[in-house]
Amino acid sequence: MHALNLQPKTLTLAERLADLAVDALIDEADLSPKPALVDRRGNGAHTDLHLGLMHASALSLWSAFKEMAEAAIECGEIGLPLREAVGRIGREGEQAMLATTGGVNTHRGAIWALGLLVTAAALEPESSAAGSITLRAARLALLDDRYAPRPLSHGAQVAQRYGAHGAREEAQLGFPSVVQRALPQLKHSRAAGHGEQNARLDALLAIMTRLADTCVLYRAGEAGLHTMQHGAQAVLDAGGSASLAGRRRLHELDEQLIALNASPGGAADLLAACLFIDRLESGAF
Ligand SMILES: CC(C)(COP(=O)(O)OP(=O)(O)OC[C@H]1O[C@@H](n2cnc3c(N)ncnc32)[C@H](O)[C@@H]1O)[C@@H](O)C(=O)NCCC(=O)NCCS
Ligand SMILES: Nc1ncnc2c1ncn2[C@@H]1O[C@H](COP(=O)(O)OP(=O)(O)OP(=O)(O)O)[C@@H](O)[C@H]1O
Repeated sequence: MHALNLQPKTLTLAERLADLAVDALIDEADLSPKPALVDRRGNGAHTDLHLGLMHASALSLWSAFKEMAEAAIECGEIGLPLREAVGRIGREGEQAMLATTGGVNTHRGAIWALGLLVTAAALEPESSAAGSITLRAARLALLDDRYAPRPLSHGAQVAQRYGAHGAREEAQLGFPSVVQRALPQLKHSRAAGHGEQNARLDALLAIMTRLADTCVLYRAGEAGLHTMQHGAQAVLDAGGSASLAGRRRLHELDEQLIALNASPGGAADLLAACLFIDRLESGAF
């Protein structure tokens, strides 16, 4: 008779997907040096965020991701019942996040993106190619949740002012930033022997080159967005995060974005989405 049962617990599919989503969020937060974002070095352009808060927030979302996967398994198909179940669970997850962080928005965009992807993965676990998962996630995102509140969010204000497409449209289009930019860049930089952390930084930069990040637009307008997109492209053109010239450009971009108070939070969420899909695709799950 043992006081401790050290037998590994057999996890359910929903629990494994929730583990994977939380891992992706923690890996995103820890990745350093990210321009103007919270990372191991500091708080970037944020006064109300820090790494410990990002970790606590990520862990607080585990139950919401598990419940989304369970809802997918129970519903078994894409339709309004699943969309509305996932919307309700996402809003509850957001409350759990806010209770953990004392009201600070650490992961709103990530709940949306990873929530849809966890749901999509649970619907058909054998069909884990990036294109298939993101297509199912897009079909869910296109359904209208009758119970979703329509607040004048930062994203909504920026959409009115600049006509920018934000988190909702990115999902409805099947996460083009992830499928067309981040995942190919991640694989390219890995194949070039740049090392895992540099490959992930390059994937983040690839997202930043094109994204209409509504966090940046809200905080720093079109000038901030232009600085983000061109600066990210300059790092990649200089050889990426693994090269000395690329590192210099990355450091400049970090300083420029912090001076503009322009934090690419949407790009960070999409990097987490990329890491989640990459693990699913690699079969490490
Ligand atoms: C769709 C969401 C993200 C709201 O978007 P909106 O742009 O109106 O809000 P907000 O300004 O709060 O931005 C949300 C976050 O998205 C991220 N983001 C910003 N720009 C982008 C972009 N171009 N692409 C992807 N993500 C982005 C940022 O992290 C930002 O903080 C979401 O919060 C929502 O509607 N939730 C309702 C509950 C629900 O249905 N949940 C489903 C769970 S799967
Ligand atoms: N490592 C990270 N550092 C900072 N933000 C991140 C990081 N990872 C993800 N994010 C995303 O960035 C968003 C936070 O950005 P921001 O602080 O601009 O949001 P806000 O509360 O809407 O705006 P503000 O702080 O300007 O009032 C979150 O929704 C989160 O999903």
